[in-house]
Amino acid sequence: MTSFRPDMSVEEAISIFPIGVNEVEVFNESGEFAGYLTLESLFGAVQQGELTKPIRHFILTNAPVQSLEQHSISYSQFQSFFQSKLCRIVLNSLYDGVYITDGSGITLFINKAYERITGIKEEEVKGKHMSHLVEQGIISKSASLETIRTKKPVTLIQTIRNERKIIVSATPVFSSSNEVMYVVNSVRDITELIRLKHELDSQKLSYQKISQNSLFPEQTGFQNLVIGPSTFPIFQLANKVAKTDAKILLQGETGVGKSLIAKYIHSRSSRSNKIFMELNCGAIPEHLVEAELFGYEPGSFTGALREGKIGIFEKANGGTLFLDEIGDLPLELQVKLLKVVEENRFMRVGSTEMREVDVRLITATHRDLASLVREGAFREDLYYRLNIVTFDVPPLRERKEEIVPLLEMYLKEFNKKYNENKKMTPECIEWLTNYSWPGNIRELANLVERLVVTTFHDTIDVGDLPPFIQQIFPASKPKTLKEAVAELERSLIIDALKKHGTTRAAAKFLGISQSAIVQKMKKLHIRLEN
Ligand SMILES: Nc1ncnc2c1ncn2[C@@H]1O[C@H](COP(=O)(O)OP(=O)(O)OP(=O)(O)O)[C@@H](O)[C@H]1O
Repeated sequence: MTSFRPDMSVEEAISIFPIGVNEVEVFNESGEFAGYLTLESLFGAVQQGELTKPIRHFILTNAPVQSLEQHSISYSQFQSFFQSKLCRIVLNSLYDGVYITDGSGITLFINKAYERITGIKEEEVKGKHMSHLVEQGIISKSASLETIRTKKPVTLIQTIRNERKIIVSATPVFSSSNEVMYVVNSVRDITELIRLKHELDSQKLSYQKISQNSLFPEQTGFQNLVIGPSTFPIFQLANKVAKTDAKILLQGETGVGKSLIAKYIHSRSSRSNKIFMELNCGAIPEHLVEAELFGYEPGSFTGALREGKIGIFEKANGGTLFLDEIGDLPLELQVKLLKVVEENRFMRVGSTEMREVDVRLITATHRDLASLVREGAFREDLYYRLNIVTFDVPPLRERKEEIVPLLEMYLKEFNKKYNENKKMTPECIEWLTNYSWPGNIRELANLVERLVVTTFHDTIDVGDLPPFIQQIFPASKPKTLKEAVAELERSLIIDALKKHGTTRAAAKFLGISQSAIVQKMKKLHIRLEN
């Protein structure tokens, strides 16, 4: 018989868990008894996405108790209950699959969730004996037959048509004469969670490989970067052109990392010990852009400082100047910029004296400069001068492989900042991977910070995501009755605590005792200090 060791992974344990038993004994290396591993706790581990964690985290030291209820409800009473409309409505509203057989193993009913999870239709199995379904290869083994044989509840892992893996828990319903009248199987899907976990693991792996690359040695100060397969070539080229003074144009949506790439180029250039200056041409009023860029002489226009002002070109002398939103630069200033680009010379506003500067220019835009040129809104000569090297930085929705590492990186950062220990469920991560992130990495960082600060429990789940994300994935996860009730309880308790301040006052408002509210808060992970 296979032995279970505490350091074995959850996934390994699932694959060798014997049929027909609810729990196994776990022994450590020296042969000492370490505890019991139940299918229920294994399933809990799978739900938390902990497939690679050692089973020692999930073993119980005391033997699990199984209680079997016996009752005096007759066969015909059950028969009419199972055939009733009410029974169908209730069972079809559950998120978990339900499969009911009679005491001989003949299929009586399957609910909609079972059809969804397994792809098996009711007409395929209704009236058929479980052994027939096993013979036909529809299911790998039958929990119902095991239960009928042993007269005990059975939990096992079943394969459907050699593909999907599900966990089936079969519970016998006894007659007053202790015969098995029915078997009620509850069914949960694990293939999806296993697939998700593997996907996350492989994404993490490729990210680690890339981030350990020599392009990012510790001393660059860029160790908190996520570089996926589609941005790796960008950083590789940035690293190469950093050594030259070639003009660089960065194109991409807001929040994709243009400013960060500009800083990276500066940090890898011979100017790295000189200044890096940044100006967003779209963020300052048009009539002030010239003065900001080139400075002005004393009293050169109304509202100007008496002593005059140094422009950003002069401030950046010797270093790198990053001009963001260059597409917003007024046409008349484009001529002046062209002069600096071509001759490294310019005049302050109100001056006739030419000043020389030595600046490495990097520009960026979220607009399509080529089409601005065609429309006559951007000078063609300047356009060709600025984009000796062009980087098209893709939006986050086109670099999906970076989303998981970014989520992890920001979770770590904000957990540290706010002294928290939050993690995300695999399902939550999957939703966020499929979200389109119009605000790109800036939006992602902002959302993670908000979730870390505002959630009350350590595990962030899809229910914690903002409504605009939840609306995109409306039907992806119907709730079980238990989950819906817990969610409602949670929000009622939080509202009452917010309104009334203390557990005593909130309990009074909700019409329950103080100890009941404290117990519920514990169960629902609600903390008063939050
Ligand atoms: N590869 C990356 N890894 C980790 N964080 C990143 C990465 N790229 C960008 N960020 C972070 O995302 C945020 C937005 O980046 P950045 O300001 O460079 O974008 P941008 O394209 O210049 O935006 P905008 O056009 O609005 O100025 C910053 O907090 C930055 O640190």
